[in-house]
Amino acid sequence: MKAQLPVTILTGFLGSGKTTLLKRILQEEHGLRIGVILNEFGEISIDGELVNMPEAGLMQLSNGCLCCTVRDDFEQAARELLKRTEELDYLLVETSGVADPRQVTELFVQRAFHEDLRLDGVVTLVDGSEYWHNFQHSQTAAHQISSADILLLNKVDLITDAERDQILLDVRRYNPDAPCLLTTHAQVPLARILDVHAFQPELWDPHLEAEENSHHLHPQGSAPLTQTDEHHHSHHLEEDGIQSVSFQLEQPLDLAEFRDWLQDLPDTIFRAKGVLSVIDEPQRVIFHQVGHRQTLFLEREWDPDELRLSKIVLIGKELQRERLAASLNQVCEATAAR
Ligand SMILES: Nc1nc2c(ncn2[C@@H]2O[C@H](COP(=O)(O)OP(=O)(O)OP(=O)(O)O)[C@@H](O)[C@H]2O)c(=O)[nH]1
Repeated sequence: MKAQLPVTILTGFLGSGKTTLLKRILQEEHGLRIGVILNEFGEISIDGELVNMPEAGLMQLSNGCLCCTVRDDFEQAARELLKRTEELDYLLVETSGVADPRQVTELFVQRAFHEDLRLDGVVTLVDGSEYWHNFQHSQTAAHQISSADILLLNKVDLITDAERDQILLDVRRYNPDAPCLLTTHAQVPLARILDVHAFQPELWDPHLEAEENSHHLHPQGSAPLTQTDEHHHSHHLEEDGIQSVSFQLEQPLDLAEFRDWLQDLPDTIFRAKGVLSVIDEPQRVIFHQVGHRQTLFLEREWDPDELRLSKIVLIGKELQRERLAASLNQVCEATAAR
């Protein structure tokens, strides 16, 4: 009989460190041939560009959420990869930061390919620096924690010990049992998260889980969790009201102008990321913004035959595409006037 391919789901709210963990796993010397299904909420894939792995093992599902809007695409991608199970030892699924992992788990437990795939565990990254903020924005943040078989409280370098302890206490209200490891840049021994047989299908019951959650107290400043039901998966994006807008620009940008633009984005945008073509700079510039924290770094030189295109993805609430496009246009005009 053919052995089942183990699968680990990497989930966690927007910007919590999922791609950081994925890259670490792919770079480590473990000898495993790993296939990846990568789901991004924005219509342009940024993570796919950053992961830097052979196309053959990577399936990208952009512009939607794995647990609802691109659910069918996910099944198709999993089936495609299954045709090549002989070539793979492990499958990693990185969900979008707004996915409800219960719906993804269901795909493995109840769908036809559960004979071929074995869900090893759901690993949820929790962003220590944006913990309370994320709860304010999304009920899904709580579901991501309650669904975890293993929790990584990430970005502990950005919080005090007292803040960490408060978060740990709160996390336990949503998930009393899963081991919770403290990490910086998702540095965790892989033996703690891969092939650990953490998921227990016989204990899995999405309805029970929803009921338990409805009794939980809600954290500081957040809206109380509503009772979930069988239909919640198709509405969770609407409930949270999270949207994305993306831009692609051919004109190289002035980095200082762009940084100012990024810094001045409205508070309702809580995740921004992308690849930039910068004036007088032969290398690609990668930028991340989570909350108000910005990171920019040089990645690699543009290939001679590569189109030098800036790709910018913004995720948040009440996004005003026209206004954002107009302000970005001003960055382009300021660059041209230099
Ligand atoms: N200071 C600090 N930064 C971190 C840590 N982990 C990740 N980051 C940074 O946080 C930003 C977002 O990390 P990603 O790994 O892209 O997060 P993600 O969960 O994949 O993001 P989405 O796919 O957009 O939901 C990047 O700038 C990372 O370098 C950490 O432990 N400490």
